[in-house]
Amino acid sequence: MPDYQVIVLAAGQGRRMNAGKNKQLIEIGGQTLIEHTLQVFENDDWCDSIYVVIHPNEQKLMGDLIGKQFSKVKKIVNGGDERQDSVREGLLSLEQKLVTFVHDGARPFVTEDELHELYEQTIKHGAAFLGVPVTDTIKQIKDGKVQTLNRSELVAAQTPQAFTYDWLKKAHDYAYEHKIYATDDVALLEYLGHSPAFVHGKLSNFKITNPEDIQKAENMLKINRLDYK
Ligand SMILES: Nc1ccn([C@@H]2O[C@H](COP(=O)(O)OP(=O)(O)OP(=O)(O)O)[C@@H](O)[C@H]2O)c(=O)n1
Ligand SMILES: C[C@](O)(CO)[C@H](O)COP(=O)(O)O
Repeated sequence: MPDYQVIVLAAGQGRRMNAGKNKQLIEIGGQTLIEHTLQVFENDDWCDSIYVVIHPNEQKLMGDLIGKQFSKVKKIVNGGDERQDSVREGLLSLEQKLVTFVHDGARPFVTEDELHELYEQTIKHGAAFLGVPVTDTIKQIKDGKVQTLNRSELVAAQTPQAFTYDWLKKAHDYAYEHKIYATDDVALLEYLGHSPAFVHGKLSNFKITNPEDIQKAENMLKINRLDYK
């Protein structure tokens, strides 16, 4: 059977959510956000092991919450200041398995068919990411000048993003050495001249970021529980 390992990121602060705590600990439909996300990988037979990156101040809380509940959680490691630092901490803690996924703990609605397509494309192309074509017209505003970008060439990147271990490690080592920061991991591949495959994902794999996303997530859960797709 195909198998992959996943780094699940939960070390952020959730500033935009403004909930007075890490948004990973907000309850949606009776379970915390991080539990919902980990359950997806626990349920996927192709996923072999999970490495969770947490905020150093939440070691006890997270340990109690997820330490025993998920059999595939191999390690819980402390994250860093930026998302990229947290990915690096996760990366340093895992095995040199062929395929490694990186996923935001804040995206609980990724589906098994998306995960499997991502895996297949990674085997073929070395790396792959989920995303959706943008539906708004995108304007670039630079030094007061507005320019309309060609929408047919644009997609909004999501996670998981999947890599052969070797590419992910080399990309992060290069970024670390050259002090390069990016908002996702596939961006770091560009510096090595590698191009990942694009996997057309679903809008339902949105990132829970702002307060209004909580109601959206509650609604998604209700729909999933009714198995109305
Ligand atoms: N230093 C950080 C920053 C972010 N993340 C994780 O990366 C994912 C995507 O980040 P984002 O949605 O920006 O989460 P936060 O950083 O928590 O939110 P905000 O930017 O609003 O503070 C989240 O699962 C978050 O926990 C992380 O592990 N370490
Ligand atoms: C990785 C990501 O989720 C892809 O859309 C996104 O770049 C994370 O960005 P954020 O600034 O940490 O929300």
